[in-house]
Amino acid sequence: MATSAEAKLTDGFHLLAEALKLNGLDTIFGLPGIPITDFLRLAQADGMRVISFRHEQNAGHAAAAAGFLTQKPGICMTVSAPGFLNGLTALANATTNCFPMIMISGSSEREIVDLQQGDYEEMDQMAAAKPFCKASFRVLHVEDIGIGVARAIRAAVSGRPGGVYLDLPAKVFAQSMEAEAGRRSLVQVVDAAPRQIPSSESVERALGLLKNAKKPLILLGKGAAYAQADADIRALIEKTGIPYLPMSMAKGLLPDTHQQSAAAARSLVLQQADVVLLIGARLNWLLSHGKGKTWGKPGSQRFIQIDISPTEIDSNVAIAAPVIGDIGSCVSALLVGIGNKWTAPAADWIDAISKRREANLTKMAATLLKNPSPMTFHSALGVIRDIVKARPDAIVVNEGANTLDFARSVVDMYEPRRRLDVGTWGVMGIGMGYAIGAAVTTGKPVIAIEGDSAFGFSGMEVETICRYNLPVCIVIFNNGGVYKGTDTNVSGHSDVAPTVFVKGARYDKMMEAFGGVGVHATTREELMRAMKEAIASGKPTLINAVIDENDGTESGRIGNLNPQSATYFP
Ligand SMILES: Nc1ncnc2c1ncn2[C@@H]1O[C@H](COP(=O)(O)OP(=O)(O)O)[C@@H](O)[C@H]1O
Ligand SMILES: Cc1ncc(Cc2csc(CCOP(=O)(O)OP(=O)(O)O)c2C)c(N)n1
Repeated sequence: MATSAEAKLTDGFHLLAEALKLNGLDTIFGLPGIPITDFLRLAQADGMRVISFRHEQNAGHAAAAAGFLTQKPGICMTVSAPGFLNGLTALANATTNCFPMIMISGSSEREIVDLQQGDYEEMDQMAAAKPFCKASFRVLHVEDIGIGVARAIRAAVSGRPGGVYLDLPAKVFAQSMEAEAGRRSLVQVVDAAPRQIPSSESVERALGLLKNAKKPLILLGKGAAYAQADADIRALIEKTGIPYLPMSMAKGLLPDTHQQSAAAARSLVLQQADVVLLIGARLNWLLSHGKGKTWGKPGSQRFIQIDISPTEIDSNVAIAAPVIGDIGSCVSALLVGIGNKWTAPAADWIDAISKRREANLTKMAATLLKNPSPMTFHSALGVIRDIVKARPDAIVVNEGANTLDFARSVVDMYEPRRRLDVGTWGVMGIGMGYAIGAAVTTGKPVIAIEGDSAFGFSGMEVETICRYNLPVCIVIFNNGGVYKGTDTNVSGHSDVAPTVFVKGARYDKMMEAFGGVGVHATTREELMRAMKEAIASGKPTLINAVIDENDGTESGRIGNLNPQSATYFP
């Protein structure tokens, strides 16, 4: 431990760094400023990686991505008040997506804040954070830093993972204490995310339902990806022969080309399955709340749900067989219960799915073969599909509307935890933060598939990507606007329409401005060449892929969520 030699003292700066390192947390995603700048310098000097961003939201998204990929809480650090608020969206998004991350913010002196006497960046941050995260703590005494960090870690990863806020008033950093006492105050967390074993009754109940199903379906959510129970999940699917449907961030748990994948027959299986086993997936808006025209007739389907959160059960529809526990323990218990005797689903169910899947894949293949000029979403995504097939270890980050919806079905994934996208909240702006978090955490090539509007939310981090020379290849689907580039201002005023961007924008020049590789691609061949070079070189690259401004639809596949005016018809 770094201490003040003459007086054998330590202080809050050193204890915070030691507490993080003691718990295997060696990377900080943050943005310097009062009161954390010197801490970031000290942490770096102490051997920690400090990745410094241009906006705190992106640092927070990077920390959340690191949490999802590693099961250890990603660490985000911000300055007080405005910096804290900038990070709050990422903290809330991490909590919504069940990604473990800890946001540590410097804050103003309690005495002044509590008397509202107008401190520099005055805000009661611990209170402000509470509604948006799993837990919110504040440390007021240097000797409590160890326990504060330990509590934050356990809150972030135990049970349903999520975001945690840890508030450190400026003066706590500077408080000193005797070095040996400081060392003793540190806490190494034991078994932060304990296994939660399902009851044998719940497992038997679930197996009873599954065994008697005529048209079973397994639905894999991002919780199944996060759980890192990859082999058992694959064994459960292959041993039972049950078709499976991966949600977007569960893609790759089994290769998307797997013969039991029902992704290309999604509407058929959701409507016709009679028993649905949910593994780490919520029946929220992404699954039409488990009811309505997406699903079968009311009462015709029964659900089994594996989740670590007992209160998730019955959230939208009645769950006939809840199995509460961590996915690893639950799936292994199911496998034990299945043993070696299992009757595969009826051939007519499997055949119906295969027929629908083949028909849809054939239709898609025909679309992907087209080579129009300018490129369309599909013709450009056909290139990326081939690139990822050749580099299945690459991590795909994806945001936008059409760019998101089409990429989800066109770009196959082959390995677990290789796709990071807008997730449960559909939040734009995760792109560069997730890309940086993934590149720093894994060292793998990252391909960021970005709508041009979506990229705009975090585009300044191109400089961060160049500064750390990260292997990130950004492909911007530049169709000249939000959703499309064809909107018009009907008022007759000279202002452009609300969803239209500068025509012929050259985002590639942004990357060149910071020393990276910028490419302007107007054809599939140019896009393919640029992506291959980017992956091979590992150089920060931004490809400005020109997409037909007429291609796509407003809000992609969720246009129905837009309220319709009775009097205004765009
Ligand atoms: N290790 C785990 N064990 C069990 N359940 C988990 C685990 N990690 C996350 N979960 C659960 O997984 C679910 C993830 O659901 P969701 O985010 O809706 O996935 P998707 O959007 O992919 O369907 C959450 O309800 C969460 O409680
Ligand atoms: C923080 C936040 N603010 C706004 C929005 C609303 C929105 C949803 S999708 C989208 C961008 C669509 O344009 P893009 O060009 O990226 O997509 P594409 O159709 O593929 O060309 C916006 C602005 C969301 N979801 N989050």
